[in-house]
Amino acid sequence: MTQKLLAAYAEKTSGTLHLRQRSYRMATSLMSSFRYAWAGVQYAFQTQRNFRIHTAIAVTAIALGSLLRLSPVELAVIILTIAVVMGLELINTALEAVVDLTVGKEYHDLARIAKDCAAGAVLVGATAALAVAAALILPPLVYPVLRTLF
Ligand SMILES: Nc1ncnc2c1ncn2[C@@H]1O[C@H](COP(=O)(O)OP(=O)(O)OP(=O)(O)O)[C@@H](O)[C@H]1O
Repeated sequence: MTQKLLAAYAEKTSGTLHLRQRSYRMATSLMSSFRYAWAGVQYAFQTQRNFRIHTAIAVTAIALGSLLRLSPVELAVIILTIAVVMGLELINTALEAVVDLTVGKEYHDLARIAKDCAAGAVLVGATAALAVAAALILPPLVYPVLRTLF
């Protein structure tokens, strides 16, 4: 089916072969797509310390949010923020792999820029996530303590 679609696409684009024809393997079903995607998440969890830290913070934030009875919208914002940060970390991991695949152990300014920018994207996302946590989780966590003290 996929091959037929690619052939149709190649025909439409005046015979130019779709670049994915060069892929070693392609997901042939929705289930296999999910399997490969899950393998990527597992790889990131097993190999990336930052991804494990994000996972631990995510579990803590969701648990705290539920315990503090945050509104559904507030919980949704927290979950969305977590998804953005973890998604960026996965993209960062993918980009590192592609850069390493391309330049190997060689030093290259463009490799440095690509890796630094990808890491920067995670940093921006994680900083925003901290701000979201501070705005939504800190007040209901701290106010009761302050009320008992003063
Ligand atoms: N081939 C390379 N050429 C030039 N600089 C490189 C190269 N590989 C890595 N670097 C530099 O070393 C830094 C660390 O590389 P690494 O592969 O650990 O990426 P990272 O994004 O910092 O990793 P992580 O996100 O897992 O902490 C990069 O941000 C980049 O500045």
